[in-house]
Order: sequence, then structure tokens, then C-alpha cells
Amino acid sequence: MTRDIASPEAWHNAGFLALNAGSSSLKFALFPAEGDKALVTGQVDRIGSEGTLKIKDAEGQPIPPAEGTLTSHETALATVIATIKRAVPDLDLAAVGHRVVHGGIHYTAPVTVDDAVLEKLATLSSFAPLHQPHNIAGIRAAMEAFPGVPQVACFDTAFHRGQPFVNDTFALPHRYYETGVRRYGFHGLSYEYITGEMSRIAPHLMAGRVVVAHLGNGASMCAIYRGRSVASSMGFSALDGLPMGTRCGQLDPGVMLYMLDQEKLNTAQIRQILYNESGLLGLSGGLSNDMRALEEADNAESHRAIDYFVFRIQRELGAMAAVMGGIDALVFCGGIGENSRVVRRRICERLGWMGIEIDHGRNAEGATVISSEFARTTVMIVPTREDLVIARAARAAAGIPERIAA
Ligand SMILES: Nc1ncnc2c1ncn2[C@@H]1O[C@H](COP(=O)(O)OP(=O)(O)O)[C@@H](O)[C@H]1O
Ligand SMILES: CC(=O)OP(=O)(O)O
Ligand SMILES: [Mg+2]
Repeated sequence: MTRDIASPEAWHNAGFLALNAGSSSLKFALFPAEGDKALVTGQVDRIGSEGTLKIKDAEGQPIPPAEGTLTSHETALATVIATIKRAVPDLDLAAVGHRVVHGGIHYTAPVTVDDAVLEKLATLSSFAPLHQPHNIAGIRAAMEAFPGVPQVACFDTAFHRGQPFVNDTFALPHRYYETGVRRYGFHGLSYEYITGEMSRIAPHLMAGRVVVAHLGNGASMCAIYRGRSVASSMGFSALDGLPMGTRCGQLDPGVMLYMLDQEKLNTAQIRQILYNESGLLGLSGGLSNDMRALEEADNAESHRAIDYFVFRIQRELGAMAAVMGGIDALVFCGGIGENSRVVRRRICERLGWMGIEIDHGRNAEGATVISSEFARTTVMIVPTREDLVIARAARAAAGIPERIAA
């Protein structure tokens, strides 16, 4: 497709699709040439035999799914595309943006994908076995569905690549660092969005020392000093740092040696435990990986899981404040950070020593600023939008003019 990029009319019906392919889910949003309001948003969950597709229009009205199956990432994407094409018949896709979890040491900004890039991304699959292959499958499927349309990879690791050496490395023989065994940090698209949004709504805070807690199904924290990532809780893989829905978070490597040597588990079994059976699910004795369900259960098992989750976040918060020589703002985002007043309250309890004190009324309402008026540290809730960061990168890669005539 060739477009006269100087001509506003050429972009009139242009659409930008943002895709976020997870291990068993596919989130998507279709944006117009300009503006942040998605025309269509949706999600395929439990890709496989029991897959479900939920899709809605800009007004939040459900769109009936087109015929198709949801048994693999490829078929799920084909069904999503058929549904979108039926709902938006004059769709003229100008670029597709993809969340790609791992960009390795080289990718520090979004890149338009060609065969050589795809090959490089595939070499990073062993660094993120549960995410990267699905990200790549999503790109391949979109290439096939939209020949000639630029596919733009947006990396979760990019935001952290400028981190100081001491947060980028492990204390292993240095050759591991050279071969790419580093602390990459993830959720970078979310942190990039929050940084931009904070620069708009609270520039005085963003010019200082901010800790962002991205608490979703995957969870991490990032210390952002004057707009730049200086420390992150996730390390080499998406397992490190905070406990998550089903992932263990920080773990003494001696535990893995114990599993190997004493329990005689193989790597597939260990991977299954660390990625899928640990975190909130494991701590609660299999009760649930879902914070809402744990809060509702309100029993000894759920308390065990929530107590540990809160404890690790508090501990990381202290470490991040120490790294930056203090803290000016704490920002919550992600499904838990944005919605769970109980978890936010629990985290902020007993943190008066670091100037954190929340206003319980504002916290219960889910206000943007939830700290009490005279607290030294501002505590905020900023809903994150990874899809917008992806769509903006896709627009930039397509060469869309800054402003387009309506
Ligand atoms: N109202 C709520 N109260 C407590 N937890 C919530 C609420 N809404 C969503 N959550 C939790 O948010 C988590 C999912 O976060 P989300 O960011 O959507 O995940 P993902 O990483 O899959 O995008 C789940 O643990 C869910 O229970
Ligand atoms: C990197 C990561 O943990 O991603 P997610 O939250 O999508 O699982
Ligand atoms: Mg997530």
C-alpha cells in the first residue's frame, strides 16, 4: 500500500491495530488515525479448547464475533480480524503494533519488523519462553492477514535499557553479562505510558523520584528518577521480583537446585511450578490466582497470599526509595493497583516513615490522588494503557503527520 503521507485525506480511514499477545490471551484495540479513543477493543482469553472472545465498540456495546475458532494464536487472530472487518467495513489498516516482551540488549525503541528482525526476535525466545513465541506468532499472523502493512514491534524491555550497570547485572561470571544474561525489567510499555501521563498531570513529581507499582496478573515495580528507569523488580525473566498471579517472584536459586537435586524434577516440571503454580495461586494452596477471588474468600489461605504480596511490595518500595535517595510519588496501576482499595491500603500502612499516608475516603473512591493532604509523598492511581503506547508507536512508524485534518 502506498500512501501520500503529506496528504491528510490519505489518512482519513486509517486504522492502527494494537496487539498484545500473552501466553493464553490476545488483547487488541483498533485506533483511528488520530486520538486516543479506540474504535474497537477486545480480548481473547484461554486460547485453546475453551477460548472466549469479547469485543466491544467505542461506546462499549458488544460486537458479535465472526465465525471462526480460538484454538491457537493464529486462528484467534484470524477470528478477531474477521470480526473487526465486519464491524468496520471501510477499515484501511495503516500499521499494526505488537507488544513484544523481549527486545534483548539491542532494541531500545520500536522497530518495523522484517524477516531479519523476526529472526533476531526468535533468538530471544529462550529468554522469555512463555511470552516471546506468542508475540512472534502474533506478528506472523498479522503479516499474513495484512500483507504490505507495516508490523511494528514495541518492546517491554526498552524502557529499562538505560539502567545503571549495577541494576542491569547479576553477580555471576562476567561472561554471562556479555552473552545477555542481564536484568532486563519488563512492563516497559506500561511504565512509558505512566511516565508520559505523569509528565502531563504532575510534572513536578515526574521531575523527581517516582516509584510505579504495576500490579496486574504479571506484577513489577520500577523506580523512575527524572523520567528514567533506574531500577526494576523484574530481572532476567518475567519471573523475578514480586509474586504474581501464578509466578513465584524473587527466589533463592538454591531452591531450584533443591528441586533438581533432591526432588529430581526436570526443567519442564520446574518451569511449570515457577510460572504456573506459584505466586498467589501457590500461596493460597491452589485457591486462586485472582486477587478479586482472594479478597472475597477472606480465609486463612487467601490471607497468606495477600500478606506475602503486600510484604514484598513494601520491601521493594523501601529498596527503590533507597536507590533514589527518597521518594516523591508512588503510583499504582494494573488490574490490582487500579481496582483493589484493600491492597493499596495494606501496602501504604505503616509507611509514614517514608512520608506515605493515604486518605481512606479517596482511596475507597479510587481518586487520582489518594494520599492525605499533608503527606510528604504523593500517592496516585493512574490507569495504564499499554495499547495506546503501542498504537502511538505504530502511527509514528507509519509516518502519520502530527495532526490530521478531520
Ligand atoms: N475490583 C478489583 N479488586 C481486586 N482485584 C481486582 C479488581 N479488578 C481486577 N482485579 C485484579 O487484577 C488482576 C488482573 O490484572 P490485569 O492488569 O487485568 O492483568 P493482566 O496482566 O492479565 O493484564 C487480577 O488479579 C484481578 O483479580
Ligand atoms: C512481562 C509480563 O509479566 O507480562 P504480563 O503481565 O503480560 O504477564
Ligand atoms: Mg499485564
